Amino acid sequence: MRKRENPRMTFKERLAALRNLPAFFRMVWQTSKGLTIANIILRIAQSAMPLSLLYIGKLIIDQVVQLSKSPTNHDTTLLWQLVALEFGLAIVSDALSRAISLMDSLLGDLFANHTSVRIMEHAASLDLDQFEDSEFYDKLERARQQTIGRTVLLSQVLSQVQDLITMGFLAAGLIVFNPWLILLLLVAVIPAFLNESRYNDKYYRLTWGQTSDRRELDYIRYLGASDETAKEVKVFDLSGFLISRFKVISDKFYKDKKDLEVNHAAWGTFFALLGSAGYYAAYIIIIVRTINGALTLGDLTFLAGSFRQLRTTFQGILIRFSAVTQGAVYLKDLFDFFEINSRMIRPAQPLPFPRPIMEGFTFENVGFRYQESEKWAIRNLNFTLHAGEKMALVGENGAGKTTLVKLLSRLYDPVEGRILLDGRDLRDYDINDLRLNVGVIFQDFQRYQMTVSQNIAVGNIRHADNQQMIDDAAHQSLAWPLIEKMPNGYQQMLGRRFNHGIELSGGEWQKIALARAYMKDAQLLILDEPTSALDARAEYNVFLHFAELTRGKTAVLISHRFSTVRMANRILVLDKGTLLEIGSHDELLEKNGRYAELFHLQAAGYQ
Ligand SMILES: Nc1ncnc2c1ncn2[C@@H]1O[C@H](COP(=O)(O)OP(=O)(O)OP(=O)(O)O)[C@@H](O)[C@H]1O
Repeated sequence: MRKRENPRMTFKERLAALRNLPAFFRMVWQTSKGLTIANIILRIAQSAMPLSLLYIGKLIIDQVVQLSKSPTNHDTTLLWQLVALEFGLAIVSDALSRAISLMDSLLGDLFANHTSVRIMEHAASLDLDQFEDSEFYDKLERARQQTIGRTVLLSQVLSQVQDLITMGFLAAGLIVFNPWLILLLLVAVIPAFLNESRYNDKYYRLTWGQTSDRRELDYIRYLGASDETAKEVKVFDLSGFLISRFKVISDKFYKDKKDLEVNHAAWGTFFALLGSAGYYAAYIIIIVRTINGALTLGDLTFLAGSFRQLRTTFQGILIRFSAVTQGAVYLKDLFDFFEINSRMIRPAQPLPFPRPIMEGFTFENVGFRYQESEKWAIRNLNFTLHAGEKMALVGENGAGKTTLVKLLSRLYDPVEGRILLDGRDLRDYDINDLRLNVGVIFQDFQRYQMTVSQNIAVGNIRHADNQQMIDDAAHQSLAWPLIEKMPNGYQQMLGRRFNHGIELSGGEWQKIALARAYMKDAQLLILDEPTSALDARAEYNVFLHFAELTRGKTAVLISHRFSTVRMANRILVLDKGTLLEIGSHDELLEKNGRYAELFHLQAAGYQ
């Protein structure tokens, strides 16, 4: 595994992270234009409320003082009008707050869904080997994890804009009366802001450094409580082992976070005290000036109220600033993930897949090494898989058989040499067309917790609604007799995860998976250990039907069972990634090499 450094975020880098916000808002805008506009309008309206309420409050108090001072003037009309106005504004302000929360929540949910879909779409466009890289997984994980964080960021940024406008209004009011108070405010609030900034940095570094462990924690949680793993966890009595591993990691998380939280709380309290001291200093100045007659009682309440509100708003803005830059930094993880692109060569003018294949596939000195692996999985491979030929791949565990078929189906591209299809490099062909023409069933095929029908349709999901195709595929493979007996036939839910699902045996699953191979009219059929879980009779049936089912098609079979291997016209024997022997069953027996040795070894086991 590659070493990764925890990133340290300087203040400048935090500011730089704000550059991610425009792209973020483009994504928000794409999510829902209507909700975004409504949200902004409501927030602008709301930002004028605090100053308006405070000012009307001041006018009311001044009126009350005036009325109480002059016993002759009993005209209270203006006073009640002001009270009614304040009441009206208070109601509007409440309604606006609620509407804003509603907009935030709706927009946030839509945005989270929209982003999740984009992450899934992007992940689907990437290469298989990228999924096998742990660093890639960390990026994917960070991009995924932050879905909720981004929803929060959205309302934070919008609140920030709203508060900035509110602050502008309040500051304008305060400046008219006493500009020095503004200076006092800055002195009182800025240290708290710098403190928050420092701690946000620490939180980010902590979370960043924990990504890999967090994935392990999720994995252990899955192992410990999943229907797929429950059987082994029980028979091997793994729960204690898993729980103790879980505890080690989660306790470490807790401890690291606790230390940070405690420090954060202590410093936070200190700086909040500083803020309060600033407020009371301003309050005293206002009181003294009111006693001296420079300000009215209404001015006193207005100024004290404005100052208090300004301080809260300003503090909120500064603290949120850290959170917003924090969120913007996490956004970078998302955009970083979107920037990872498939490395597979896709020609500008791809060739259509030949129909029919005329010559076949030629391996020219093909070599392949997995990422971060020193060892060649395949090396110096030269052979031709002729059009219409049925070829079996034989070799000991790890000889490179599965790797070879992954190259053939372009899940990977060769690191050395090239694979030609009808004389042209496989990379020149349209990859989607290639996928349609190559049907592969891997030995570790997925057992989808879906209906029988969907489990077969995954072989060609574009035709998921084509019951005729699904039915034909089931009849061609060995799946039909099995489906016939199921209580809900094709609509039978498989697996135990969902309601009324039934579990199948390993061989029964394999029969369903085999049906996938017949879902598309593939010209090249690749079956990796197609009969490994089948009983002798079922295997014999596959054997009987194989020639018929693959008529006109090219086929590659991987098997350790010689009864299955014999279905092929030619057999390619691999040894440590290189070609050892190639020929028909009889030729290879006659040659008396590795194939003959393995064949006799297996045959002896039956005697
Ligand atoms: N995703 C991977 N990343 C790194 N190395 C891999 C990966 N898959 C396979 N290998 C390595 O490549 C070599 C060939 O593996 P491959 O799966 O092609 O063998 P195989 O002949 O299909 O084996 P088996 O009969 O056990 O299925 C092995 O040494 C294996 O360790």
